[in-house]
Amino acid sequence: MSRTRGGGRHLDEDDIRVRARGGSKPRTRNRPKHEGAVEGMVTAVDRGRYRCLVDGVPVVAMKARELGRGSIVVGDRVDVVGDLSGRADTLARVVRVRDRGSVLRRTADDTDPVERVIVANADQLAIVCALADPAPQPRFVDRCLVAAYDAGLSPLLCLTKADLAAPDELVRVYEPLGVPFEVLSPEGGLEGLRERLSGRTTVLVGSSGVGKSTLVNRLVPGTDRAVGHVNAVTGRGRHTSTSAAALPFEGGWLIDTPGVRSFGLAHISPEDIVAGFADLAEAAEGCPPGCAHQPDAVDCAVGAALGRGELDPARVASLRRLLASREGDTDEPEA
Ligand SMILES: Nc1nc2c(ncn2[C@@H]2O[C@H](COP(=O)(O)OP(=O)(O)OP(=O)(O)O)[C@@H](O)[C@H]2O)c(=O)[nH]1
Ligand SMILES: [Zn+2]
Repeated sequence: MSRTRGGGRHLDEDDIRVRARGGSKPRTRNRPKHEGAVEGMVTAVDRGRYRCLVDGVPVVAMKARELGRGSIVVGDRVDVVGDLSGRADTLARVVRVRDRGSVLRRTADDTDPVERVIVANADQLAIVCALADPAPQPRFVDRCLVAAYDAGLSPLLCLTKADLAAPDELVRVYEPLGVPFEVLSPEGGLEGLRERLSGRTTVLVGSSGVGKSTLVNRLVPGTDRAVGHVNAVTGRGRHTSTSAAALPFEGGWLIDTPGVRSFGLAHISPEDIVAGFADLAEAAEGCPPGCAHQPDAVDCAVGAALGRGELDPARVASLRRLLASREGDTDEPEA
């Protein structure tokens, strides 16, 4: 199997390529030496240019040829050489990508048929969900939760627009999963949320219109995500960025993912999801191979144990919901 639970990371071709070239062994005798390389963090990627924060200085870099086709994504820790002054019209070089602690992938879609890593090294996934306007999309939240558990990120529910609707219903749905949540409104404070975000690397996701930009702008005033700081890399004027961008936030990072509406779940097996339910995993061992654990599954030991009153119905319902959320490939509802 190509993944490890607990370790919270996957290996795919991409990773292996990056790792193989990022190791300490020189690939060829001609490999340049990089004693002077300084570690930085990739904060934005745009058309082959990598914006990195190196010792507090924003530096624009290109990828050294020796790194080949391996990807560099927001959140990557990289070694950078060259002009690190951060002055306009300077271009540094990324010569090494450090091993990733976690990877979050985006699902392949019409515009890009390849499932790709979008963010590296995050440790929290903040799922922004409006309580109204647009109506909550539990299916989207469920898919985000599966992606978070799989990538080894802790989930956080940010329930926005509490001025328009009460959170009780959604809170009840996610309570059995023990997902922490913050209820947010324009008038309400952000202290609780700040506390959960500080010192961590948090990826923010949400479907269109849920108030994600509003939230980021409140947390980091002066950030105009509609303009997008990726533009600072190219200087090519306004365009709507669809890639992730990291903002320093209280000893950690906030990583916004405009345009990212779905995650790659195809590689996640039912066993992977069941493994996250310690209280149900034992019962599931009695199931036939490949059991979907849904109410109509034949000889499902989870269903049988539930029928005998041995399992918490809310937990079984949550497991079934998450398992079902893997089906289909679009996350964002049309409405
Ligand atoms: N009533 C209410 N409206 C809000 C709240 N937060 C944001 N809005 C409004 O909801 C709309 C969408 O907010 P955005 O912050 O642009 O939403 P977004 O999630 O960034 O949407 P995209 O840019 O499409 O990704 C705007 O008109 C906001 O003013 C809130 O807490 N309450
Ligand atoms: Zn079963």
